[in-house]
Amino acid sequence: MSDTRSPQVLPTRKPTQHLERYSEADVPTARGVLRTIVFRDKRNGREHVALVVGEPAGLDGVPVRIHSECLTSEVFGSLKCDCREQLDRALDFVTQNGLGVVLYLRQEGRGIGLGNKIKAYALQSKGLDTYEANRQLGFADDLRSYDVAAEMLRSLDVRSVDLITNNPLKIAGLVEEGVAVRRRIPSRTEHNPHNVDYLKTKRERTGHLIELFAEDDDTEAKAG
Ligand SMILES: Nc1nc2c(ncn2[C@@H]2O[C@H](COP(=O)(O)OP(=O)(O)OP(=O)(O)O)[C@@H](O)[C@H]2O)c(=O)[nH]1
Ligand SMILES: [Zn+2]
Repeated sequence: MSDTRSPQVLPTRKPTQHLERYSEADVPTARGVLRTIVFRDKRNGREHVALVVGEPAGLDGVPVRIHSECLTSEVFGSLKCDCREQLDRALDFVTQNGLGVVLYLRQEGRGIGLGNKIKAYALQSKGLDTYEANRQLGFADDLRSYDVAAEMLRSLDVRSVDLITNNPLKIAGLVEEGVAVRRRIPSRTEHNPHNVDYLKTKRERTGHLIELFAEDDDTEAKAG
């Protein structure tokens, strides 16, 4: 099942105010109605989305997925990563649970943007891994920040989260922004011949908590 963690509530930064809560409506989907709230970043016009199920305001331990945009897998069906499946599983989880939030952040390609991600893919086809390719293009491993996610959770009045993720750096980044993370819910997906190296690289380079093979611990339930 899920890891249990003590709540981590040690904000080290002053809360930011980059977002305008711009619009919201109920959107019907095959999984049920998603309350869809759009936040605009006043610095750059980027529109981030909160998909809300149930009434998370004032609650502790709200299941939350903070998902970074991945056009190639989510729209075009690319098999090079597992982002689409992670998004699907998270939406399954919150809708079946009747309570939860999926934050969809416009941080394509870990923040380098679509065009640069495709440049990185071209380098990967010559043998570089995802992080080496980023560095060859002059980028750090991961340009994402979690101040926006923290602001959205504050706006929704979520008191603490059960975060659906495999990425320990994401938990640390959120805690740094003042979000109370009560525990982690693993985000498990299937691997395929196209994404297995990408998943292994995440596990080796940034400590993603991913069980890939039969010899790995297989007792955790899928987050979906
Ligand atoms: N720069 C770069 N970004 C990639 C690549 N493959 C996928 N991405 C992006 O990576 C982001 C997803 O981040 P991941 O590191 O896979 O996962 P995570 O969000 O940190 O961790 P989880 O919460 O466990 O999913 C998406 O924005 C993808 O577009 C790649 O080869 N290069
Ligand atoms: Zn992806």
